[in-house]
Amino acid sequence: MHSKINILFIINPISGVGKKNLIPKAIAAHLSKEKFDYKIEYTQYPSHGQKIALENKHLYQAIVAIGGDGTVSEIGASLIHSECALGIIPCGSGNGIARHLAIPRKIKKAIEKINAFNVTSIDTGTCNQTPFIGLCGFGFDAHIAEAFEKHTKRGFSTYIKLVSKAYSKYKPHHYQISINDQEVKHNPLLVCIANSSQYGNGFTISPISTMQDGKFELIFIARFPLHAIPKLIKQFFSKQIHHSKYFQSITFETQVKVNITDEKTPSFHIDGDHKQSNTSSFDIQLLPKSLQVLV
Ligand SMILES: Nc1ncnc2c1ncn2[C@@H]1O[C@H](COP(=O)(O)OP(=O)(O)OP(=O)(O)O)[C@@H](O)[C@H]1O
Repeated sequence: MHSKINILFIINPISGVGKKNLIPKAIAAHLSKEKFDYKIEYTQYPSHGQKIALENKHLYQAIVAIGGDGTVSEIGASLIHSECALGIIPCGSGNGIARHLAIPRKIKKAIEKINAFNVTSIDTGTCNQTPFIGLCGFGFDAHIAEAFEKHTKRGFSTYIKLVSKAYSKYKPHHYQISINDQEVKHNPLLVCIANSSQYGNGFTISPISTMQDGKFELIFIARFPLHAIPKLIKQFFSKQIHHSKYFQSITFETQVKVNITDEKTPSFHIDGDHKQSNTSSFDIQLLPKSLQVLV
């Protein structure tokens, strides 16, 4: 007789806007009892998911993040270079990583994907040793991540409000960016390092990125006039932003150095979660096929 697969579910109770109290029932109803033994834990504070995953990864064949990109990122970070696979039940505000991986947003369907237990490996990256799964970035997107963190209400509408309020006041930073010591560009509105394609809700910053190609895209979005916004929004949501004159991308397989020259302690974001840095230089590394995921 085959032994059962041990699986741990970690629920972030504050992610997104949907209620999480129905999730344990949905797991009990739809997860295959023949195939799995499972346990459910809840995060109690930011980065708790990372700690729970680190302590438990040797005991489980998969750990499922139930939340948004922040939750996926924290739990995924602990599973890099381990045998334990990362699963996702998307319950966040944007769910960029889950959407990129085509994980269904209906809880029952997402659990059925887990039942199938298809494991594949994806690339991940680090920014000054902090792992990221989908995107990391500097400039306007990090600024929005910071505003989102301080805001009391989550959800997609909050992102829209914050972006419209912040754009005209935002002053782009000066950057020195190099790939293998070759300088490439300075002072765009934002600099994004893309393993996956989107921030969430279909807002696609890097249409050509896939998480299994051993490559990252370094994306620059230039500052644009207000009249360009309707067309840009259309291009972001229709995965056509790479045709915009405000878009530039460079594909790289090795390492990128980003220096922010006008701020001593700039902020950045890791999978949409704002981080404050104690240095103005950043080293981005690619970790090919470093994370097992259930897709
Ligand atoms: N119990 C908790 N109390 C407060 N914060 C928590 C708790 N558990 C986890 N967190 C933090 O909540 C943050 C937000 O979670 P997450 O990113 O999953 O949701 P979201 O921001 O609504 O969705 P998305 O990232 O997809 O837009 C995470 O960065 C995590 O560190």
